[in-house]
This record gives sequence, C-alpha cells and structure tokens, in this order.
Amino acid sequence: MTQIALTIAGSDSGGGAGIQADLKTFALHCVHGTSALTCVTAQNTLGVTQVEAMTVSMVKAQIEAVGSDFTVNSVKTGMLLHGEIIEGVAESINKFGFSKLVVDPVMVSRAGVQLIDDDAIALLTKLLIPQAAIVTPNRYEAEILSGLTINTIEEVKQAAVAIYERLGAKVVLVKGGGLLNSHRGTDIWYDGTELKILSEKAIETSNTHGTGCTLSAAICANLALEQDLWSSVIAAKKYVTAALKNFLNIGAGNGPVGHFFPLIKKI
Ligand SMILES: Nc1ncnc2c1ncn2[C@@H]1O[C@H](COP(=O)(O)OP(=O)(O)OP(=O)(O)O)[C@@H](O)[C@H]1O
Ligand SMILES: Cc1ncc(CO)c(N)n1
Repeated sequence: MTQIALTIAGSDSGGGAGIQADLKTFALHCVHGTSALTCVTAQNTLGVTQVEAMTVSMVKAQIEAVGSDFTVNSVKTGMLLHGEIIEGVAESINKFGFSKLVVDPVMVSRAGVQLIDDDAIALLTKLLIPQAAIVTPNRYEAEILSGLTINTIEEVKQAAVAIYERLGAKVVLVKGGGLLNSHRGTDIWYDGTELKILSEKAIETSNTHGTGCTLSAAICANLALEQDLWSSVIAAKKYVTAALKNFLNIGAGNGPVGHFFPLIKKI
C-alpha cells in the first residue's frame, strides 16, 4: 500500500530547507509526498533575500485538492508566514480531520532570521499547536513559545515542560542544534509525564541548512508508515544525523544536509 504524507510549507529556492527538504525526505522514506505551498522564498546558503506569500485561498485549495482525492496518512506544517495563512491552514486541517499532525513552528532560522510575522505567533500557538501530535521548536522558537531564556540543557528541559503546560501541546520536542557546541546533537522530548533525551554526538560542520525541516518531515514520514510517535522520532533523529554527516558542501554559506545519502553511501 502506498503511504501518503502532506507538507504545508514554504519553498526554499536553494533546495535545502522548506518544501524541497520535506519532499526529498518523504521520497527517501518511500512515502508519496504531496504539498501545499504557503510562500516562496528567494533563498540560498547565505540567507533569504525575498519572500512572497501565496494567497490564503490558494493555500486552502491545495490542501483541499490533496485531501479530497487521497487518503493522507500524515501531515506536517513548516513556514506559514502570516496569521491569515495560519487561520486558513487550521481550518483546512480541521475540515479533513488530519490527526497525525507534526507542527514545526518555523519562526526563526538557525541563523537567527525571523521567518514569520510577529502577529502570526499568537495564532500559531492558539490554532495549530494544540492540534499537533508533536511540536518541534528549535532553541530560538522554544524561547519565544516558553518565554524562557535557553542556554543549557537544563533550560531546554524547562522550556519543553513550559510549552507543554502553557500551550497544550501533546508532545514537545525541543531541538538542540542552536545550543553550544557539545550539545548541538541533543534534543529533549516531553510528553507530560516523561522527559527523554535524544542525543547524538555533535557533528563539526556549518553545513546544517534544513536540519529542522528534515527532522520534522522524517517524523511525518515515519508516522505515515504507521510507526508510533516515539519510534518515529527515534528513526527521524537517525535519518537527520546521517544526512548531516553526509552534508553537501555547496554554496558560499551554510550548505544543506545530504538527503539522498542512502542511495549513494553506506554509513
Ligand atoms: N551540528 C550538529 N550535530 C549533530 N546534530 C545536529 C547538529 N545541528 C543540528 N543537529 C540536529 O538536527 C536536528 C534539527 O535541529 P536544529 O536545532 O538544527 O533545527 P532548526 O534550527 O529548526 O533547523 P533549520 O532552521 O536549519 O531547518 C536536531 O535533531 C538537532 O539535534
Ligand atoms: C522555506 C523555509 N522553511 C523553513 C526554513 C527553516 O530552516 C527555511 N530556512 N526556509
């Protein structure tokens, strides 16, 4: 049987993050990838130079086209840009009752660039995070969502608990890529009862563009393949770590992870 995943996210012209990272990740998991594009970024390894939103009606029409024709096994959201797009996406998600929902609350990139309007943060928090099976903020997004400052692993844990308690998230996975050197491979899971540490040795590279999108897309793909949430996260962490080890040294800035490593290398 063919499993189908849907990504609702922005385009990265450089191909390392956003919808391009998601579709590659779905493909490498043998999951049929579908997409609803929210915005287009002119972006490369050096940064974002321009952003243009899709209309809300076009975003909803894409979700409608996919949801009305296919059995969608899982969904992820990425860069949503505006409050109006978030409202439209939340409406469409409710309409189709997508239950295996991964919300990557894309607000600030690892490079510290804001990727969402200020007023959209409150709507993301109100309309999407409570619907999600799992929410996957990076260090900076976790600071915004929890209102806490994060420098240490202890503070990552406090932020994960705060996001769970304040925002009604079912499971919170705070990603540690933006932490200090030795903690860069450490993520924290909190599900209301247990705090779990997912730790991989930090990889020495600046070619980390798209790690967050890739992790959430891999979780989404594993959910589509009917793995439970914890197994999906463990397997996704393995995939992103291997993709990072096989980073692509392209462009003048921070290159992307190598999504297609299973096809070319044995690791
Ligand atoms: N240098 C590194 N070594 C090992 N693991 C890393 C490294 N950088 C990131 N990771 C892992 O990659 C995953 C994504 O985390 P990260 O904090 O980079 O997300 P992000 O900021 O949303 O990424 P991006 O904005 O580039 O898409 C996490 O599992 C994190 O632990
Ligand atoms: C389109 C897009 N989505 C997400 C991110 C976060 O890495 C990015 N840089 N660009």
